[in-house]
Amino acid sequence: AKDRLLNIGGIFPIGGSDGWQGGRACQPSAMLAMEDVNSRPDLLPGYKLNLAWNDSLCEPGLGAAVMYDLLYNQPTKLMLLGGCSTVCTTIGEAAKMWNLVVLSYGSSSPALSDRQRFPTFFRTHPSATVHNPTRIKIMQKYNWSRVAILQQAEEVFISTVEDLELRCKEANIEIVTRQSFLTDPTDAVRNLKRQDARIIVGLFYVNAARRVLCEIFKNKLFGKSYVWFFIGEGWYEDNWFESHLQEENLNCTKEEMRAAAQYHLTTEALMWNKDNEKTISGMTAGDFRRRLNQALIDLGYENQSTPVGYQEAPLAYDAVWSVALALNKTMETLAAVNRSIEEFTYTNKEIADELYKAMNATQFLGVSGRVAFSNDGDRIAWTQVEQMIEGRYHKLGYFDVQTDNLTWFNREKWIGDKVPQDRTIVRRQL
Ligand SMILES: CC1(C)CO[C@@H](CC(=O)O)CN1
Repeated sequence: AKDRLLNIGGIFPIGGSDGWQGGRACQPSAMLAMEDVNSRPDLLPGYKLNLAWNDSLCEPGLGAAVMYDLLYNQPTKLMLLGGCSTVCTTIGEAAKMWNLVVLSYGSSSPALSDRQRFPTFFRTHPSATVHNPTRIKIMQKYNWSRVAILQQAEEVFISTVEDLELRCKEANIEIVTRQSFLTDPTDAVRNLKRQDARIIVGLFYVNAARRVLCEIFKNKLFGKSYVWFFIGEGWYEDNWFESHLQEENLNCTKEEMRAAAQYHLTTEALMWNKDNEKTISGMTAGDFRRRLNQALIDLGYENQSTPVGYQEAPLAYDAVWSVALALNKTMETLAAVNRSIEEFTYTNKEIADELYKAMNATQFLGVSGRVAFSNDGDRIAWTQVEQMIEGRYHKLGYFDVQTDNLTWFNREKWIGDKVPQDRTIVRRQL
């Protein structure tokens, strides 16, 4: 019987409106995984996994308070689940004082890939830098070796661009200009035109993206001589480019926005595995989607509206499985030397090291795809490339950075069927 408890703590961003309230779908998703791992006789024999959690509102201060509350109250927690980047930056740094592994299902900030600051941090949510090898791969596919960057001045995009610049240098791709803006992209976009930028990587949140798109239209920085890389749908909602135009005082019409958006490319991390492949829980991603939808309806979400965090729900489900598998592995390792996981305390470095090693070695097929961590604790994930064609995104292909393999469907469209060039071609008169 599973009559003894193994306790973990959880911090979910649910309330409030700042940042990402992804706990709304991720907390119910984590509970589905708790149910599933606890119904497996072969996992954590004799023990039941128990999750004590609270709401961080995606605020680092409150997230820290929730963490202290979890750690200063019995029972001892073996690991912590975290959400937003801002909260994980705080708890990820503090966790080492308690020798605790922190596993995040919802943080994209590249800053978290720093083992000096976050020695025990892991995440099933890929870093925003996961897009960069894909962007380079596409540039090489079309022989673009002269590109530009336009970014919003936010920490997540600043550190993503630093990684992109490194990779461009390694790939001999010249960055002709890097423009950034706080909220108004007018000058930055005008500078791109002045520098004759043709292939531009754009990094900004969705409301800034609408302002950029309108400036692109006004500066005629679209059409047969330009290609824009935007961030994919995990960050932007459907038809993001045609909505909120009035309320955000955009002086471009829907038609103008759609014209400027025509044929832009997007990259995004895959968070849902292929629908029909059986995963470690026995479910396919399709089965998981149906169970999650039902769980959300039981919680009062009417069935067409999906709460924030729905896209990332597989990451939370797989995070709980990662914890269960790591604890299971640690119990086996400790049993071999006549130790027990129940001896774990916040000052017991020896058992903490076993927990870290077990998490570091975790590998399985989850509903979010293959789960494995890099030495920095980063999620290794596939990415997908899409193109906006007549107002709808079309899948162009997938990229697996581990095997450097680009699966391409040859569906891309260009004006006049001619791939835009990265510079003006001067034809010498012979
Ligand atoms: C793809 C996105 C929306 C990026 O931000 C993550 C939240 C965060 O990094 O704080 C959640 N997933």
